[in-house]
Amino acid sequence: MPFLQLALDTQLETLAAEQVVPALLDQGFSYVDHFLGDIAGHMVLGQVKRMHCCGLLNDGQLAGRSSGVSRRNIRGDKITWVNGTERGTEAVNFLLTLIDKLISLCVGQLGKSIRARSKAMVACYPGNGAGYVKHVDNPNADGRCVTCIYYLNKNWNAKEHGGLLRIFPEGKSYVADIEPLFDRLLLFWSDRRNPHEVQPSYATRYAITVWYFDSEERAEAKRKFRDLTATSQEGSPS
Ligand SMILES: Cc1cc(NC(=O)CCC(=O)O)nc(C)c1Br
Ligand SMILES: [Fe+3]
Repeated sequence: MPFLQLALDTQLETLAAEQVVPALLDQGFSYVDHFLGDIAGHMVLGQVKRMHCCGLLNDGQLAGRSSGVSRRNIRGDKITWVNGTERGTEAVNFLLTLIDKLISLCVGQLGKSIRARSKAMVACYPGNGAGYVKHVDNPNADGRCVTCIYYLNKNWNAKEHGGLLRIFPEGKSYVADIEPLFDRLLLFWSDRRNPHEVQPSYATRYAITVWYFDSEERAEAKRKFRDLTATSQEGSPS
């Protein structure tokens, strides 16, 4: 195996074993700074900025009716979904392969079987005071096990720009305020252990999110969904 590849794998192994796994097991979340390094980090930022100014980022969907309430107060991000094979997303693909490797190095020690993930969601908060209200990513066992967010914001200053991700770890007496700093990777359990919110952002705030599925929970969720749609079809007049 080429030397650089070996060095990279060893570094990720150490990161998984010494930092990410212990923090996930102990606090339920973990963040890694300088995940890609400056050069690769800037390449990802450049590709995300290009998506933004080419108008590829659209208003985040709102679950249920957003009758009357200004969407900015609930969810003000603009998003697009990429799988990393699209033209102009090569650097995003590199990021995803590294996160995939990191997760695969963690699963053994986490006692989880994670074999799949979502596409990558590229999000931008435009800096108009928009945020994201407090919520749980996976409140009803839809299969999502770990949320991974890669932040891309140079010289972010929360006092001036807001935009903190505030996690309210279940059953803990403290909250965790995470600054969305450039080249920072945040991982946390997607379920009710980690309600979180994005505080109002007053500067453009970019992030890339992927969700990793727990195989058993995902299979169970799909089975339930199949039954649900089957019964609903039975109900409707043939
Ligand atoms: C689409 C979607 C996005 C998010 N994003 C955040 O929580 C913001 C995290 C951050 O940018 O720091 N969460 C859910 C449950 C859904 Br669904
Ligand atoms: Fe979320």
